[in-house]
Amino acid sequence: MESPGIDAGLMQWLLERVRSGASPDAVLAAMVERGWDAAAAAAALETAMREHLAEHAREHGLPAPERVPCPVEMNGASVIDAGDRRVTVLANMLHPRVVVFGGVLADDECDALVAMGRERLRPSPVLDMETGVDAVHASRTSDGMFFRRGENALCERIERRLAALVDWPLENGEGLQLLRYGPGAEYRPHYDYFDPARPGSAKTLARGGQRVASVVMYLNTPERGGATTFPDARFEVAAVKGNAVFFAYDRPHPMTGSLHAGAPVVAGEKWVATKWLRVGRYD
Ligand SMILES: O=C(O)CCC(=O)C(=O)O
Ligand SMILES: [Fe+2]
Repeated sequence: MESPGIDAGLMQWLLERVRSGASPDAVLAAMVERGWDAAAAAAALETAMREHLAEHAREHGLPAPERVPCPVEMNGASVIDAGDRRVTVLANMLHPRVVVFGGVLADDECDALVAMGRERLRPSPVLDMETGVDAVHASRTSDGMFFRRGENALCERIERRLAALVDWPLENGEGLQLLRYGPGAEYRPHYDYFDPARPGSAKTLARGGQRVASVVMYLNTPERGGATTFPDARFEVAAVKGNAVFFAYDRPHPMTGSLHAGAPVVAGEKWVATKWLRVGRYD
């Protein structure tokens, strides 16, 4: 793959440096020293990195990585301006890619989402990736419903806020999903991406492409249990009203470590709103 302005010689030079483990900053500095404009150097390096990753994926029989939202850098800001609200960063992990946010929603916004959706709840289905049919399954014992994107002023406000928070186009988001877990209910370990090799995924993939990230917002604080768990990382996020967990997966593969679950609610109930982000426009 070549981009305008990057010839084969330069690509090779960049790839050699990337493969030898030089830091992006060091490569950029070397390019600027050779007379490159900083922005053009960064663009060329990004192209080289992309080619390097695609080649690695081909060699290992893996799906090629997609761009994913990157809400915060490591050791970056502790507070993010999400447009109409300042959100705190409580934890930030690179692998699996997980960010825990504090105060994404106000208490009254959580209560309003629950009030608006509760009459429309139905047993949550699981997509059968062989047949493409949604069906109720023992692995998922919550009740749920979907708001259409922009269905009402509150959904629209939250969608706008999330788009600003994770820096991802609003149009690439699915509508908010509301879930209620009663005592003992859970969502067993699963991936949120669609398996491209299975025939039942084709229909949903045709609309917006692959999912690349999820944001699970906690609408109440369960009495006990109901954490969101990441078994590969032996990590869990406690469900606290108004907080949210973001996680990203750059390809539909377990190597992302994005296996996660809604652990059983031990006492009380648990309400969440989930936002899934697609790689492309979800219309
Ligand atoms: O309830 C949770 O903590 C996780 C929800 C989830 O995994 C999902 O909605 O896909
Ligand atoms: Fe999930």
